[in-house]
Amino acid sequence: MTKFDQAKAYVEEPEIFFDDGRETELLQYIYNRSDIDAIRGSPRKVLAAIDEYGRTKNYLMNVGEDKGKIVTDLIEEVKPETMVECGGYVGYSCILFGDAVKRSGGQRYYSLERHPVFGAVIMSLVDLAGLSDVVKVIIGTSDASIKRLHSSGDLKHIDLMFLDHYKPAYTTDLKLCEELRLITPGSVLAADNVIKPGNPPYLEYVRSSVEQKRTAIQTNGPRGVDPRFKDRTSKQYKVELDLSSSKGNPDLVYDSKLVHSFEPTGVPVRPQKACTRQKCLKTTSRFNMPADRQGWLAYSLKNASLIALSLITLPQDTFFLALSLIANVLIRDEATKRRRLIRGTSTPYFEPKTILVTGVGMSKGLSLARQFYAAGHNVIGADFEPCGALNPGRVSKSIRKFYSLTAPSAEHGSNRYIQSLLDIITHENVHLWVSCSGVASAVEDGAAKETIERLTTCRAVQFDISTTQTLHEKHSFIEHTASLGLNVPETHTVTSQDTALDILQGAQGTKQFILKSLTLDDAARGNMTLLPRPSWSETEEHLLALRISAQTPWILQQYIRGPEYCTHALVVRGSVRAFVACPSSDLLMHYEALPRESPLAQGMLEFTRTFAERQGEAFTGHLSFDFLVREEDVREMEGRGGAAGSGVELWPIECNPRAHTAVVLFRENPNMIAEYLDVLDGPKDAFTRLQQEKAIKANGSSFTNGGMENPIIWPEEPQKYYWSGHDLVASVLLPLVSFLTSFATGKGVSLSALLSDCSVCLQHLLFWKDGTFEVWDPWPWWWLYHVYWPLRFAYFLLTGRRWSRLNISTGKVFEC
Ligand SMILES: C[S@@+](CC[C@H](N)C(=O)[O-])C[C@H]1O[C@@H](n2cnc3c(N)ncnc32)[C@H](O)[C@@H]1O
Repeated sequence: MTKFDQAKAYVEEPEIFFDDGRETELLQYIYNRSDIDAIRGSPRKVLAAIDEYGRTKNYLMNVGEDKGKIVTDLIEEVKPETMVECGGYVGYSCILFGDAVKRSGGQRYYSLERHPVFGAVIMSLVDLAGLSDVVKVIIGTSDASIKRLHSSGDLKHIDLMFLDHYKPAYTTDLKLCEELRLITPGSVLAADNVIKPGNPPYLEYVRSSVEQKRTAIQTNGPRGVDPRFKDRTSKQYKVELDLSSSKGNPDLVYDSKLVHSFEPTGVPVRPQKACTRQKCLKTTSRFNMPADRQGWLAYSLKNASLIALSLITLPQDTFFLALSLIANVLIRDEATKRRRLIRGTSTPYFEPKTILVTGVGMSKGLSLARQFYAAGHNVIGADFEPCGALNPGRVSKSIRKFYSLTAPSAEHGSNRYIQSLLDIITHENVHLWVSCSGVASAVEDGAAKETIERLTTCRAVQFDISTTQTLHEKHSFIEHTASLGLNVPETHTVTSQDTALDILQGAQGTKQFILKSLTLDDAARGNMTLLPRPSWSETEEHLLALRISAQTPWILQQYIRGPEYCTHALVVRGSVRAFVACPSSDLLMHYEALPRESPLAQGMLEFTRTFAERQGEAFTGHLSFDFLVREEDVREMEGRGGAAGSGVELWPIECNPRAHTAVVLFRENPNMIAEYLDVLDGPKDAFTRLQQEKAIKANGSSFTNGGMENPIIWPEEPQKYYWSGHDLVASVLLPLVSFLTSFATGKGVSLSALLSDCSVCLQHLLFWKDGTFEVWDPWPWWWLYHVYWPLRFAYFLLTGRRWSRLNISTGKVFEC
């Protein structure tokens, strides 16, 4: 390294060294210079003027001439078409590098700057330097700006990226760019100030192997601000920024070089302030390693075989579709008869309402839409269509008009989503919004309810935002339930390994616990490791791998050994109007209602009623719980022949403040719709009122709700439900593949296991009901398997994105 020319040194870095007015003073300084006209249009002269201010007036945290040379050399070498810098400050690096990019034939230099005043200073100086044609200054946090530029299509690839902003964001922004495929093999990174204690997490990341990065993702490795920044850089900018939590692309490999240089103050080389440059060499999943190639091939095969399965089953499914359509012409089904009867009979009690059902692509939303249709109402359907996969709700006979919704996202927030709901409601004169959406809009639906009820006369079957938020989060739900005086398993939110160890040591020998991630990481969800482990060192090792921190908190919950049950309830003004309980099944793809008189079902209803009543009058929405029951309690109950005894101890572990797929069990119950309409305070449907009166007489288990005799609606003679596509894959295709490969590998299912799986599938086919199929409305079922899912698999096949599980009934894909 050559010697530093002291004549070029900036004044010394003071205690407070930015955001104290010096940035706008710099502008005054430059524009008040007598030689301002000679400076115009010359990047070199603008830089000289900035340097002169730094040498004679105030220190500026610019990259400076020496470190700047490293990057301009790199620009000459790489010749980037598009370069991005994170952290522009007053525009020094932006003018220096923007000019170099322009000279080397590049098209665009993006300078991302969080501070609006600094951003304005950069724009002014870039304009003065005559670089506005190449340089674009984007004001906002770097991650939000990157996402915006990417989604608008302005930024498609980054050839060279200069990181010189909020230190914790170096890694998170890099991961974001990897995930958005802006950084690919060939991209080059230059990062300022990275050696210990500069930016160890960044260095660790770019130097990690593919395996290390994959393991970190699997074990839900650190996201957000690395704890090592806690007391330093995160406070430097006087704000703690929310950072992107992208997983990155673990398959990318970097070649990393350290380059030492000088600060603009001339301070001799401080190793901790060195720059690094990284070249993204390759992506292992596509081009290099055979093992990864196999992985990629396996994923492609998985998607391709599911598309093939859809094609193979197309003729027979189309045959069933055609049969159903012919049957509809020849025989009038119950639902259509009921609708005609209701709409054709002039009665003072019946007035068709316009009902908006969101989530109609899911079996639960579709099932409710069909019930409202059969009860004579006009149904508007709406749902998301991820990656353009056309929604099965579009083709349901029950839906008068379908709307595609904009999903809430970190990028756009929830405003567009809420606005689209409002637009539908006002345009269609909707009376009642039945929110049936999934977890992707759980909390946003609470916000939408408040806005809709404030601005329109439409009422919503949806809890408000704070209730939704409290019930949606596992830890706040448990705290809230305990505060209502109801039974809960011991639960702690833990933000460090030590806290978790203390709790485990305190409970030693009396209880076991499991850890649940508080972030929605699908990879970590299924981990049911019981804690403490047989030895403390194993326990410590397990906790260490999870990297528990304030940014990645976990909940430590008492483990209850025994079967799990789920419930679905409709609650109107704090009173339970419809209720069903069923055993939980794997991936919740099989539903069978518990008999209403069973002590378990009655216990869960009692719990739900007490919970709902204690929320008060404003509590209207769908409410579902997951309960655990101890094995010994179930055995004791069975010993009593299922008869009600002293009550069953129920352990609620989760609450979903939204409709549950178990709502399909009400498919044969027209009574339930009247309970929904009660939300409107209007006259009830005469037909269903009559049904209800009959039910009051017939039903021994009516409850008093709010002083009124009101029966709770249970599924009438409920069928058992399954999803044919799921069974075909899970009970036939996968066991068959496993059986066939067992000849080659020696591992896999036996012939008897294969036959037993197939016979279960056959039983379902013959005696159970498909969750989507309805003879009078067969299109959504056909569409689900032959349009919606093939489109989704094609998307995964073409983009190379990976998924680990999917839920046929909700259309949800768990990406990994
Ligand atoms: C060291 S200065 C950049 C100096 C500049 N690269 C130069 O050499 O002329 C860091 C800048 O990053 C900005 N910054 C901090 N966090 C940011 C973020 N998350 N997104 C964008 N800019 C950020 C700060 O406001 C500050 O202006």
